Amino acid sequence: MRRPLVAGNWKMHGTRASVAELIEGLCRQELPVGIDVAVFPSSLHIAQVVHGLADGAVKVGAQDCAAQVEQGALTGELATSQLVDGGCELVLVGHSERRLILGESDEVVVGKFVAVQKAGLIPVLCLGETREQREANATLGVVGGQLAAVIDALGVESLKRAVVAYEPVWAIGTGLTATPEQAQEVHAAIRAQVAQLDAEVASGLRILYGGSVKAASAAELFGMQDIDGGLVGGASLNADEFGAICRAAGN
Ligand SMILES: O=C(CO)COP(=O)(O)O
Repeated sequence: MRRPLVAGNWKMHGTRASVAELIEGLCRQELPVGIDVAVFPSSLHIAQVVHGLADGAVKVGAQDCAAQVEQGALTGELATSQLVDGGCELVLVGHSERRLILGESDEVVVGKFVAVQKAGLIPVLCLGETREQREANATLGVVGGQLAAVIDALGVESLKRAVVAYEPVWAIGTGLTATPEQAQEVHAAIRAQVAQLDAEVASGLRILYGGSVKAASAAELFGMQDIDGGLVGGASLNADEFGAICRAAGN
């Protein structure tokens, strides 16, 4: 049985004041037992969130990192050992906003994935196709290729201590959620790709869905066989809405 994970990606949002409010709101939520909950604040707010959520019910992660464990001369970046020191437990790797807007290649994503695991953190590997790719029926090829980049470089065992997030680019921030069936099809294909190499790794792998998840759509998505939780953007900036999404994963 896979333990669901609901994660909130706060992206480039927040001020000290709004983050303080969000922390307070999260502390008020009744979170279900039996699921993991995590939030990914901007780097600037990680310390504030780690401090504010010190009871440990909600894990804290980073949205990005350098492809390097050790500290060093790399202006503007964060070494994964610094993220450990700062109280992070997970790191997003290969989010589509970084792949598409900032030009991160599969090679860079693999380098970051390695640095995250070497530091003892858990990578959340994000995969997803654009609208054009979906319309060209290329979804499974694109997502499978992004996953294969990691498996080919690091072996399927590297997915033992990792989470995968399927986030169709056309569903991110658009209000256009994939239907549960559309998402399930891709999640099942991801799991099948892993299962071809190692059935045990595949059955234990948590695959999250991301893309306009709201409290109203969460239960149906999380009810699908291969959807093990969500990676939530906009709706995670509202503590009550995010709490409701977490509760949908606990049912
Ligand atoms: O990109 C996402 C999470 O990483 C999804 O964002 P939205 O939930 O705002 O669509």
